[in-house]
Amino acid sequence: MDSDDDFTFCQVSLPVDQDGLETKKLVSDINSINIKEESSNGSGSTRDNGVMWKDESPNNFVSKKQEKVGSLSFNVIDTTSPKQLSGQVASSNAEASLQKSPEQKIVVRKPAPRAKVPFEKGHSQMDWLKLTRTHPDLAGLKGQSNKRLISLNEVRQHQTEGSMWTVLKGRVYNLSPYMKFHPGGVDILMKAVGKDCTSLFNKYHAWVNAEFLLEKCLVGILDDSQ
Ligand code: HEM
Repeated sequence: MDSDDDFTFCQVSLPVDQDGLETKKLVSDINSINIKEESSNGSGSTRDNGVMWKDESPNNFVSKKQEKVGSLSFNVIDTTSPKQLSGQVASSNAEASLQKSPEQKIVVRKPAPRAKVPFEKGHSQMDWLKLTRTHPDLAGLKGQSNKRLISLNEVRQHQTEGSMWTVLKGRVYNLSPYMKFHPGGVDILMKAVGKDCTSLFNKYHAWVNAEFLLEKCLVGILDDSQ
């Protein structure tokens, strides 16, 4: 087979100038490459091609190169810290950025320890939902309206078995039937009995939807006129 017909090995020739000197032209192209290097470590902010680089912290190691090949120019951004370059261990870029300035420090709060109590058999949250759907009078209203205005004084008088009232977000509930279903336990829920427990409730679990959970335990609305 004639090698001219074989496309696999076809030769791409470089443009030949008038003197036939390809190599001379290549060398002059390389010479026209222009690399401008600029390290902005601690040098304040610089404006370049409409881009603002703010390097206010002395620990900011961002280095920027502007490279130009022929008529094309582009920016090369190197965010590697000198620590990493010199082989020392820097756990991550995120950690390095945490050292930047005091305002940028991330505060990590320890979550409050959970104090859930294992529920007795038949007292899971699912069991409570079933009970709220089937029990005819969880609040113990005996036919009375649950829209009645109730004073805090009256709430204080309901602290006995079967009738343990509390105030939560302006509503009065009978907590008695819910006691054994409370995931935080009976003992802690006893602190709510006979008073307004809104702040205690929010302290432990503001996210809990009590309006829904205690819907069937509603006795009335708090009369806060006094
Ligand atoms: C009055 C109505 C209340 C209802 C309907 C209620 C409901 C709940 C629910 C659904 C949970 C589980 C939360 C979860 O898994 O994220 C829970 C947990 C808990 N509740 Fe209550 N609660 C009430 C009042 C209170 C009060 C007044 C206190 C404190 C005095 C309290 C203390 C706790 C504690 C310590 C836990 C365990 C916290 C945890 O899991 O981290 N609760 N409660």
